[in-house]
Amino acid sequence: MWEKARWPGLHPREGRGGVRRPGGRMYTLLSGLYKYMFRKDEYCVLILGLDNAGKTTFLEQSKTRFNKNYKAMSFSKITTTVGLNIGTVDVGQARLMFWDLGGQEELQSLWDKVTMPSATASSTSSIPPTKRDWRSPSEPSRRWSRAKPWVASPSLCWPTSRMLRLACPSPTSRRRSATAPPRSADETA
Ligand SMILES: Nc1nc2c(ncn2[C@@H]2O[C@H](COP(=O)(O)OP(=O)(O)OP(=O)(O)O)[C@@H](O)[C@H]2O)c(=O)[nH]1
Ligand SMILES: [Mg+2]
Repeated sequence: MWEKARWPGLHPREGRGGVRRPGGRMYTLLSGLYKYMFRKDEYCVLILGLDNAGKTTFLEQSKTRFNKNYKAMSFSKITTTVGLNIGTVDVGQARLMFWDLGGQEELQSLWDKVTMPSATASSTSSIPPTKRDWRSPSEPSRRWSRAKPWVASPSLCWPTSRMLRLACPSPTSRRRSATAPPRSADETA
């Protein structure tokens, strides 16, 4: 009896009681096609850097520039990040999910504990800590190296102008820190 009810070529176990449901197949086909046409590739981007480096400002600028309906917030209202900020930016066919971690020294211990949903890509805007702090260069760089596996490609580094200045201070624009160790003979030469 059921032989008549089922569609030709369909295995008896397929569908409920061997009866094919053409609507279900069509739905699967169409939804697959829709996803294929309109799905965006998603990337997670981790922004790491010392405090006041400009990470949150960079995130806000990106959101303002690429998200059409995003209401830009005044940059003067951006305060130091406690914990992390998450922001999504759509660029063409890609969806970037930024994770902006607070860079204060107390928060740097969280850097290596962050687990992103999928580590397809990551970005850093960190400067070499040795340039920033003469007294304790080792600890931030150790934390940084623990977070290094996130980095998929060095081409994803976006240093801001402020970071570049901190990383490469010109002798005239930045005075030498009073706490810095005395200059060696090599440096003064
Ligand atoms: N001149 C200049 N100032 C910047 C730039 N980016 C950020 N700033 C300023 O630097 C200060 C710190 O910026 P934030 O974006 O809060 O820095 P952050 O890296 O998120 O700091 P934490 O949240 O503490 O880790 C703010 O006063 C910004 O206006 C830049 O490219 N140029
Ligand atoms: Mg911040």
